[in-house]
Order: sequence, then C-alpha cells, then structure tokens
Amino acid sequence: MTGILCAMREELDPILEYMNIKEKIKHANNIFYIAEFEGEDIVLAYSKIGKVNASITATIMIEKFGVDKLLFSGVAGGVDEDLKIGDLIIATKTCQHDVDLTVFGYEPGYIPESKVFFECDEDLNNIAQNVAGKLGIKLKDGVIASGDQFVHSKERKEWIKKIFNASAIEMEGGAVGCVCWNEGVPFFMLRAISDTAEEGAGVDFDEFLEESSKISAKFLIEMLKEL
Ligand SMILES: Nc1ncnc2c(CN3C[C@H](CCSCCOCCO)[C@@H](O)C3)c[nH]c12
Repeated sequence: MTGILCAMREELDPILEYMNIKEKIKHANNIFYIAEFEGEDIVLAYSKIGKVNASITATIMIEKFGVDKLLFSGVAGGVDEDLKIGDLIIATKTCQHDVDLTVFGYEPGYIPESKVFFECDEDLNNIAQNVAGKLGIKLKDGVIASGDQFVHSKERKEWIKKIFNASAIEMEGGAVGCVCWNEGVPFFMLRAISDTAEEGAGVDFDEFLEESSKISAKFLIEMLKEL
C-alpha cells in the first residue's frame, strides 16, 4: 500500500481533496486517513513539524499500516539559485544538516552505524520525471537537507549548500529517508519552494505555504495516477 506523508496540515489538505476517504484512524497523536484513489487504497497523514515527528509517523505507516512505498509532499526553502518560489524539486537523496559529531572526527551529518545520505527511490523519481515531461513542467532534482530549524539566514543556507551540496532545505526528509532506509521501503520526496531560506524567509513562507502546498499536491496526484 502507498503511504503519503506531509509535515503540516496545510500540505496534506489539498491532497485529501482528491481522495475518497473511507476511514480515519487516530493513533499516537496522529490521524491516519485510509482513502481510495483510482481503485487503490492509500494511507495518508501529516506528522507535525520536525524530524522526530516525521520519524514517528513514517514508522507507524510502515509498521502498522504496511506501507510499501512512502511518498512525501510539501514545501521547502530553495537553495539553488534557479529555484524560484512555486518551483518543484524531488530529492535524489536526503540528509540531516544539524547532526554534528565532528568533534569525534565524523563528517557533518554522520551518525555511527548510520549514514549521511539516504537515497530516494530511482524508479519513483523516474516516474515523476516522466509525468513532468508529459505536463511540460520543469522538475529539478537534487539533495534536500533537513534540520530541526527553520532556516532564515544566508550564512546558514550557504553552509548547508557547501557541506551537503543541498538544493533545498526543510525539516523532515532526512528523518523519513532514514526510516525508509532502515525499513527497506522505497522513499520519494516532492517539495514546492515556499521561500529562499534567507533573511525574510518567514514572511515568504507565511505568504506562499498554501499556494506551494497546492502545487506539490497537484503534481503528486498526477504521479499517483502512474503508480
Ligand atoms: N526555510 C525553511 N527552513 C526549513 N524548512 C522549511 C520548509 C519546509 N517545512 C515547513 C515547516 C517549517 C515552517 S514552521 C511554521 C510554523 O508555523 C507557522 C504558522 O503555522 C516545516 O515542516 C518544514 C519551508 N521553508 C523552510
């Protein structure tokens, strides 16, 4: 069964509008929507913000609901110069930019017995690129870096770009990628840009959250039709 995960209610609501919701299950302070879409059952939820919350919900989706591929939809801060507000990006891999065990000689983002980068599923990414081609949409791909902080400083953004070669920044994908890697579940992440993660990003985020969430949701629905 396909799982669709978002961080915020605003990111999930535009997706639910396309779904025939059959059941709502409350569990671990989340609501899991069991829906039917084009004859297939799908489980959907928003985790709440941040890597810990996203890890909890992703793990429950897999362990309790038997999700065998996990698709994330939401918004992100753009890092690459060519990413404008409203543009779409998919992750080739995710990481955690706020993990720092460098005093012990480890590279930024590395945790012993784990890894810095969690690869996203190539087949799902290829499907996304095919859908983008049919729709005539530019769909960037690249590293998307997560941390438990809303990044609103050019200095921090440039550091994340330099160290992780990040194209976008958010707060959940590195955790969900880690969960899916450990569980052996294919992971796909789609984000629409809501801000540029620099000074003033908070204002842009508030202004563009809803519209960028809809852009991501709309594309995800087109992709679901190809799964
Ligand atoms: N620059 C940036 N830095 C880090 N992450 C992001 C993301 C991606 N999501 C949005 C949300 C952060 C917003 S907290 C909003 C608090 O409530 C505001 C009122 O509801 C979190 O789930 C990560 C967009 N721009 C970002």
